[in-house]
Amino acid sequence: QPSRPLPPGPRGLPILGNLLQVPSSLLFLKLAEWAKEYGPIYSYSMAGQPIVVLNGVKEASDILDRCSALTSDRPRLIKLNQYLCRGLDFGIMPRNNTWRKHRRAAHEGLNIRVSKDYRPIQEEETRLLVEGLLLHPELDVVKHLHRQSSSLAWREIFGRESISLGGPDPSAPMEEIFRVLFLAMMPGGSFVDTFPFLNPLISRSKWIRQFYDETTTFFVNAFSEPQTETALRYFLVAMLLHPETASAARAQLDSVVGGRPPTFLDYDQLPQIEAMVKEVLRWRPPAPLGLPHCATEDIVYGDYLIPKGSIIFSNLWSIGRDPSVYPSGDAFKPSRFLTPSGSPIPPTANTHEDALAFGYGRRICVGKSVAMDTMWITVASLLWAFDFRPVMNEQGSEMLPDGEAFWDNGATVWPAKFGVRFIPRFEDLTERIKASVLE
Ligand code: HEM
Repeated sequence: QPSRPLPPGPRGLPILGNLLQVPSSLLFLKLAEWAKEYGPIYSYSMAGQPIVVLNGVKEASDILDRCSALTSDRPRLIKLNQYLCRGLDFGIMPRNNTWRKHRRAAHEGLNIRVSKDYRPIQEEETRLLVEGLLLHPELDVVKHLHRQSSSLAWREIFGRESISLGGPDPSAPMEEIFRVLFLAMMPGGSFVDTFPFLNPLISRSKWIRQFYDETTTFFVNAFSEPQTETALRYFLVAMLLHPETASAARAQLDSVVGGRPPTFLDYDQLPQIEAMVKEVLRWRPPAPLGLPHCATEDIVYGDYLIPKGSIIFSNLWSIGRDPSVYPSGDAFKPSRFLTPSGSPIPPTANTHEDALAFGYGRRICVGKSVAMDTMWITVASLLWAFDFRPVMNEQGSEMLPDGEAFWDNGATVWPAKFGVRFIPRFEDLTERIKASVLE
């Protein structure tokens, strides 16, 4: 029914569309602002490329889950697929047979059943994190979290040795590459994707190709380590800004595990931790716009048409604030995921309302179970081991982080730099951790 229009959205200019209205950084803030104005589904255009933005739980599930056969492709992403990853990174490759093979292989190694095999590694790396924070409070907290996340990815994905704090970090060269990859995933983040007709010219430029050759390497890890580390940074920001929400979780930890560190065997008895993890990921999804999908056919949705070739964004930031599912969405409230008696509320049938930060459809995060487990053991262990206090300024007053300040990293968005003091909750914390290892 070609007469139907695209979902309405901000007015743009002829030819350029909304290109000049879209900021070059923190795109999610602009798209969230437009969501307030245009509702659960709207569209805009980047130099003729239609982009449909889904901002409601229902609209995103209808289009990306229930129509997943038509919406699980990725946009062309010329810079990433052709130059940087040479068609080898299955997270961004089109939905073709190579993607299916890679996805199947990754699923075999990361699915919900197999993910439990990584739990001993996750417990060990989290103990190392707690020890590191205790012994080296002078180091930036990001360094500690980074060591843990890189070490986990290094061991789980590549089967290598643990990375030590301050020792050689074999994952270090990936950092700059992640940034280049994540920036090029977003519309407007790559010149050749905004103006694809220039591709033949660019592909002939020796100078540009040389730069790309230097940055081509490392694939699956790009999706794993930075996302989990970012989520843990937001957890700490939430604890500094909303310390009252830690009390219920600590009370439950104290009654269930007492003086020993929590382990995965305590999972079912600690629903407060599960709720805390879900709320962190809802409140501050590490990739606030998910990753772009692409429509492989024309799709009629209600009164609108999503034309074949449209880029589709699940605006996870706004979806997690959909008032029909998450009232007072800006508030940090882990209890929203618990019944009045304190048990986890199961998501409505055929939805994954309690874990939307992992995206949708056939491209849903393949590492979701591993990531949820890493988050769970880290959040439980840090809440058990430490009280969190803001750092002090030169005048001796505490400096709270700005919860609305962000650092753009393309598809992943970090909280702006912040400091935290970890105050041990037990005088003999190191001994307790060592004793738990011996047990
Ligand atoms: C808190 C941690 C994590 C978050 C929030 C997260 C989030 C996401 C999101 C939003 C997507 C895009 C889904 C879509 O297109 O709709 C994605 C894709 C992906 N994630 Fe994760 N992720 C996390 C951890 C991990 C881990 C630990 C791994 C691997 C061990 C992983 C591997 C991948 C891969 C390979 C894809 C691409 C899948 C495809 O295109 O078929 N992620 N993730």
